[in-house]
Amino acid sequence: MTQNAIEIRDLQKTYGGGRKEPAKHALKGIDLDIPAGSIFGLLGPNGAGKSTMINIMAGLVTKSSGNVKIWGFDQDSNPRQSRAAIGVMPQELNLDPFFTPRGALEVQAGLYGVPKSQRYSDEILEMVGLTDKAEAYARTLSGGMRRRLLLGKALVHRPQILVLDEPTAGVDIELRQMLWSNIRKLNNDHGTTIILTTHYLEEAEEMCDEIAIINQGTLVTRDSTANLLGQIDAKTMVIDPASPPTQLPQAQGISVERRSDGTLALSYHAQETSAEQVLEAVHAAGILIRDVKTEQADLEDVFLKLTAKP
Ligand SMILES: Nc1ncnc2c1ncn2[C@@H]1O[C@H](COP(=O)(O)OP(=O)(O)OP(=O)(O)O)[C@@H](O)[C@H]1O
Repeated sequence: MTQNAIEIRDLQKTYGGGRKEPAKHALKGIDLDIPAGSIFGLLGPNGAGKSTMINIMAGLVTKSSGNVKIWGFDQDSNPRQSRAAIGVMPQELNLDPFFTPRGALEVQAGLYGVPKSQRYSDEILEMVGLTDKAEAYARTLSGGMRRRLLLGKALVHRPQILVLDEPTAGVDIELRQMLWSNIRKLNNDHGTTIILTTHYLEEAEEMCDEIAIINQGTLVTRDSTANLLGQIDAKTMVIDPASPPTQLPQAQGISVERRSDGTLALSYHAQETSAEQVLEAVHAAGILIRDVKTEQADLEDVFLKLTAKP
């Protein structure tokens, strides 16, 4: 097994531009390693270049320059092996309406040159919960079922790397949970490296070991989810006072907000102010504390900080 599932060096992409449209420099020299066996999140605002990047990895878009290795295979010198190592679940529900789920999986396996004896369509159907729809026409499937079939199609050649472009955009909670448990299982049981783009920061926070944030075609940061969250030292302590306070706590470095539920939210920076100092300010204001909790920064704060326009 290679150490990195993906190795990208100085990756650039410029879309041609037509007579009316100017050329678009969508990727401006990206360097990125994605460790084998990880669940890796690719985040960024709309138009950041996420789809361009994963489509290049998948061999669906041609890069302008740079170097991409998939599972140790250079895309230029080993196009066949690098393509065989990766499976993609696209964003659009582009299914042939006249194929049944089983038919679609078989055709896809054929396209990847998987011999009949090595196909495992029944197992895939079972995994994505489509066994009882195996013979139904794709046009009769619900949106959720189509999405699950797309996941199944990405798996026919048993890729070491699975790429998911916005896998849970617009799906209901039940389907989202099913997709996530499928994805976790692939990662746990088969060691499949998972790369996903998502707009749901909560989802990235929960699922991803590591995260890269790209903005305007440039890599802004790449770190473990825990380290990224640690970067933000803004903290909030929420005090539930035993009785309505007559005066508010006052101290340097602490800002206080009265919330509609009667609690007081005290915001501070952990590097400058300690929790002890915040509590002292509360006591100094004569407030008796009935309950206290702290609120941590979430990925959204990190994301906004890193992609904020200068
Ligand atoms: N085929 C294309 N021709 C011209 N420009 C394109 C093409 N595809 C993408 N772009 C442009 O390249 C930039 C990056 O687009 P891309 O789709 O990779 O972003 P994204 O981060 O995936 O965004 P989203 O979250 O909206 O899908 C955008 O400015 C987009 O308009």
